[in-house]
Amino acid sequence: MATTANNINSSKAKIVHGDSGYVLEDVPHLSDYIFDLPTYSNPLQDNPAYSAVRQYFVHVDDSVPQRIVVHKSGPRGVHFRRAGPRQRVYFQSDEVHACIVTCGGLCPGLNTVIRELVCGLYNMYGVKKVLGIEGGYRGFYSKNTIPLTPKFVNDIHKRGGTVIGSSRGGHDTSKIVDSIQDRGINQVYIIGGDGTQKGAAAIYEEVRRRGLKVAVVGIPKTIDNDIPIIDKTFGFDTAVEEAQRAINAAHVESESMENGIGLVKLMGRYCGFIAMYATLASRDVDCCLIPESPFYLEGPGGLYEYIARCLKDNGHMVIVIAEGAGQELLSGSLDSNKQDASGNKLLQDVGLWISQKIKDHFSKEHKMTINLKYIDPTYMIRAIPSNASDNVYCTLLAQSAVHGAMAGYTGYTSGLVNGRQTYIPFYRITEKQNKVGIADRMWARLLSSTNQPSFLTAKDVNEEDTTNDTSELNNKTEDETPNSYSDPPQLEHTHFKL
Ligand SMILES: Nc1ncnc2c1ncn2[C@@H]1O[C@H](COP(=O)(O)OP(=O)(O)OP(=O)(O)O)[C@@H](O)[C@H]1O
Ligand SMILES: O=P(O)(O)OC[C@H]1O[C@](O)(CO)[C@@H](O)[C@@H]1O
Ligand SMILES: [Mg+2]
Repeated sequence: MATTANNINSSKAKIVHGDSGYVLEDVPHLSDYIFDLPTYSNPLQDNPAYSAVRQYFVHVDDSVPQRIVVHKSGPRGVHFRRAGPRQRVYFQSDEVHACIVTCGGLCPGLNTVIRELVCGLYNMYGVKKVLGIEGGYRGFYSKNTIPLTPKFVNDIHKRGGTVIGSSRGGHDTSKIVDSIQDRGINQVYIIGGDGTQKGAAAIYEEVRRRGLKVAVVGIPKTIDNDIPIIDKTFGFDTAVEEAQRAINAAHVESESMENGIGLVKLMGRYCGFIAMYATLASRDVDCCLIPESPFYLEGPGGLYEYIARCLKDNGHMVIVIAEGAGQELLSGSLDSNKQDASGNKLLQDVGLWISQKIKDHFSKEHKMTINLKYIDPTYMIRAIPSNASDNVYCTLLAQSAVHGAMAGYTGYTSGLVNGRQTYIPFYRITEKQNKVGIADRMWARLLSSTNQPSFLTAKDVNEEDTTNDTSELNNKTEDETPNSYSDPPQLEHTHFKL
């Protein structure tokens, strides 16, 4: 019988220091707070699909650097534990009772992740009890569960949405953990965005406080791509690809009319990744507006002046705007304090607003009739099945998540860092949102591709440099300040030579 540690309430960050400035930001393990847990040999070693693979098991010391651009004299910097199967596991196959929940907005690939979690548990580890929690967090205590088998999930990856449903709001930590305990669930797979991962961290803390042998695992999901540390979220590529169809339509419409303007609004509540990548991919876009880069309409260097120039030079133009862009310009005109059930700010429709502003300006100031076509493919880019590369990505994420839980790790998000699967502690995922760095090279590439004005003065760029920690926020670009590292709260430093 395993015994529980006295310090079950202490969920301090596990930081391990090594030579030459090496830092491992490790993830919690069930054995941190439950002592004497029995271990078992990993059933994968008898699995014909894996037994032939040399070095199939991940070495206990394998870790992945957060930053791969380094200077010769710089410290080795922060690393995360490499994901993958371990030789010893902390659950027997018939002991595992797993559940899967999806929360927040839809995203291409949700069903693929569900499918691969179920198939990974069944086929790799011989687990037979997997439950789907219906309708997001609130489903733990107010809805039915759905038994998930490989047969049930067989072709769900071909469909958009999530077969187990999702919701916003309704996170009640103690009711959720009561439900986990009552049902005898011991592996919880939670798929969702920044809000969901915060909820997962709260569940992990409560599970640990109660001393339960329950692995709590997050899988990052959001088409906005606003989750820090990881290379990108699944479904993002699919969304960018689907956005091309709307941009193409906007281009065809605008090209075919005198003074044609095609305006496309894309998702991105707080960040402009979808708009930026869709613009870079398309080449038909003349102006991309994102929340991180404030813009203005009137006067020299403003949007109206740029539109007038594009129409004069080319006769038409295409504008892509992220839904969160320019909200500060609209906020005076409408009630800006509304929130959704999760507490996310409800945005004004910047697409409709800017369409009207442009039409009014050109009819009044230039006595010109503008042919403006506003295309809003908002939900179309996220309600579709994932494309081929996202499907592969979802499979790797799900399998990594399963390997970690079986190996006894908990309190982590499974994520891709510099092309390698890793386990990242929840606090690193939830501490900030990822944003486009407008002082970074990727945004500069976009500006040089569209030739649009930056709408910025040198002073704005300097301020952005100091207020926005771009070294952290832009792990997705090559423009990183190598190995800068600031300690998270509550550190437990273990000096350790590796
Ligand atoms: N700080 C928090 N603590 C606990 N639960 C939270 C927290 N923030 C959000 N949640 C819960 O997480 C779930 C999803 O949150 P939210 O609606 O913000 O979506 P998300 O996970 O951020 O995904 P996306 O932004 O891609 O739609 C909701 O059920 C919400 O109640
Ligand atoms: O209308 P819903 O379902 O709340 O979702 C809209 C939001 O979800 C997201 O896709 C992800 O957070 C945002 O870009 C968007 O504002
Ligand atoms: Mg979110």
